[in-house]
Amino acid sequence: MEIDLRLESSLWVGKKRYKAVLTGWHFQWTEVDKNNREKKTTSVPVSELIGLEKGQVEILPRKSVEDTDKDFTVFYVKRSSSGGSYGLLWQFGRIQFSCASRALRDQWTSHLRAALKTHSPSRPHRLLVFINPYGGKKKGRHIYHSLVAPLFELAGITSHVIVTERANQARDHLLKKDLSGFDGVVCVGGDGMFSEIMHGMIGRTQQEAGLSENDLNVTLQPCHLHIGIIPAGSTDCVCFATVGVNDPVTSALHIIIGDSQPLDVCSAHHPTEPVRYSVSLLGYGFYGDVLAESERHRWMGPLRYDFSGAMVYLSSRSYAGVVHYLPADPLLSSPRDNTRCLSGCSVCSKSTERLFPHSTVSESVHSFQCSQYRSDRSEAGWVSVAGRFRCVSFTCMSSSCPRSPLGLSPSAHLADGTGDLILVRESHPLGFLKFLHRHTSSEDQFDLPFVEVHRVKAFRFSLPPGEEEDSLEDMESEAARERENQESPQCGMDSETKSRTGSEQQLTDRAKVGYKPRGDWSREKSLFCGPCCTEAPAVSVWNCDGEILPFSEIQGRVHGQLVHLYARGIEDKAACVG
Ligand SMILES: CCCCCCCCCCCCC/C=C/[C@@H](O)[C@H](COP(=O)(O)O)NC(=O)CCCCCCCCCCCCCCC
Ligand SMILES: Nc1ncnc2c1ncn2[C@@H]1O[C@H](COP(=O)(O)OP(=O)(O)O)[C@@H](O)[C@H]1O
Ligand SMILES: [Ca+2]
Repeated sequence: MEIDLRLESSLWVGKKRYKAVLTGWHFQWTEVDKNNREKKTTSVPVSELIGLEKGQVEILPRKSVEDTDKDFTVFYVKRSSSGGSYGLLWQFGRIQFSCASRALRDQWTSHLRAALKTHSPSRPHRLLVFINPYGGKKKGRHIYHSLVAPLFELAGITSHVIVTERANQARDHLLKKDLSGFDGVVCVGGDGMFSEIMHGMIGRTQQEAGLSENDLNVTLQPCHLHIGIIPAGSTDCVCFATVGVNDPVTSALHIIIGDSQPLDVCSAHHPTEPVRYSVSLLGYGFYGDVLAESERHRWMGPLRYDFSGAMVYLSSRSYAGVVHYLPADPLLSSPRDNTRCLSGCSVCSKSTERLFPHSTVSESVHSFQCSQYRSDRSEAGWVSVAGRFRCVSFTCMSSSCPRSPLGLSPSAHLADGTGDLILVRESHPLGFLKFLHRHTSSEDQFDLPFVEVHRVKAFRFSLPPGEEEDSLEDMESEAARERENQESPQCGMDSETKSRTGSEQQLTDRAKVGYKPRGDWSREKSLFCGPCCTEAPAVSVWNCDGEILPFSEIQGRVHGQLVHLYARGIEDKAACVG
């Protein structure tokens, strides 16, 4: 039987009288003056109530000021325009009502609680929280304990907190440990930490479904646990692009109210390496080199990317390659259609219907995606582009971040089952600078003659014919054999280099750009180690959401809506701030 949640009465806030109305979906209060004239109304969707308590309650520090039996306090989401930022900041609002009687107070609290239960059913009750204490400016622990934990407590959420002691601890935990009882996972850190958690969650889900995630042809099972991101890293692009601001309180509030934002994920495959996943950036050339260089300057914190960016820009490199891609349906959307994926995006909603046409989600996803990908596997529809590129970038979403408020691809969608492939050909250095600089403004970075962008479902990057990549093991053993035969000269880049085998050259090139697995922050030889290092390497590495991939040739495939975040996409400022 449906309970009637509607309630209306006079309430007092201090000495002012208010008309309060609970309609079921909304709770609103309007000040009424002495002449019974109604003044400004505040209306809060029930789904955006954070919590309510009997009595007069303060949080931060949390204390019950006075436990009178006619009062109750309501905490709710309050929006404010975020100044320079792109989305809306959420803060918690607090209002303390007094009732005419204790019976009326109890009626209000029970009705509001019932409305919350009915209209906000997907709120988390128990969360698993991972904090990377070394991410960004190393403030993760402080941010969580001072800003986030008190809000979780107020909302009645219990959390199990793990402060990581090593890279990949969170991933391994998610792959192996018992996760029953948790409604979601919270990541306190940057994009690298998010990536670790995403790898753990996707891996765990496939394990449980008995699927081999390394197989490019397998349709992956969407993850059922949501991920919340409390930004405490260097770029924090996944948070910025899905929430609109990098603000711990805003993110905590999205988690508390159980918001849900599906996210496309790209799997990156290499025949001899485990699959890697990316949501924000799979970048070869410029972004790969920037990442490799930046790992040596971690001590600089987030600034390391700007410093390394300038260094790599000055090295002015380009790399030969062949890119194959499978275009997405151009009738649905285009990377140059000047639209933005905003909260409630219709392109993404239509994709949800396309990806999950029936209510039994897992079955329908499986059959749809299998048939889609079978046709992808044939060469029909694939397009190829060969040349020398300054960078080849792929992103499943806009990848907006404070450095680039509109992102790598401003019109990309968070959850449409496609990604944007951006090819920047070798060009004059000033042209490339113009391209980079346009990321910081609203000028179109694709409106340049050496840049092309394609909305795709899958892509492949290969080295030019005759220069294909051997497996890394082959290269390593070959290089070791060569080393046995001759002492390696200083920095490995003397005139003899040119006569070495292609694989040895590639291995040396990787060492030069500084390939090493993420998490090993020991300092290595720099990209610019001295005057002998004048020769440009023939290959770059991939930047996979901030992790270096140790190979050049990859195949990528977008998995529509594979993970879900506690977020709702970017809110339209004009529509939300009144
Ligand atoms: C002239 C100004 C140019 C500004 C160019 C801005 C481009 C910004 C693109 C940002 C894309 C972000 C995609 C997200 C990647 C993250 O997953 C990933 C990991 O993040 P985490 O450390 O938080 O874990 N982050 C990254 O790989 C960082 C990429 C950032 C690249 C910044 C490049 C700055 C370039 C500056 C060039 C300056 C040229 C000066 C010439 C004298
Ligand atoms: N305790 C730890 N020690 C060292 N590395 C860690 C630890 N916890 C997580 N990591 C790794 O640190 C990397 C960077 O973390 P992230 O939070 O993204 O910071 P940033 O944005 O500054 O790069 C991630 O790839 C993650 O795997
Ligand atoms: Ca997408």
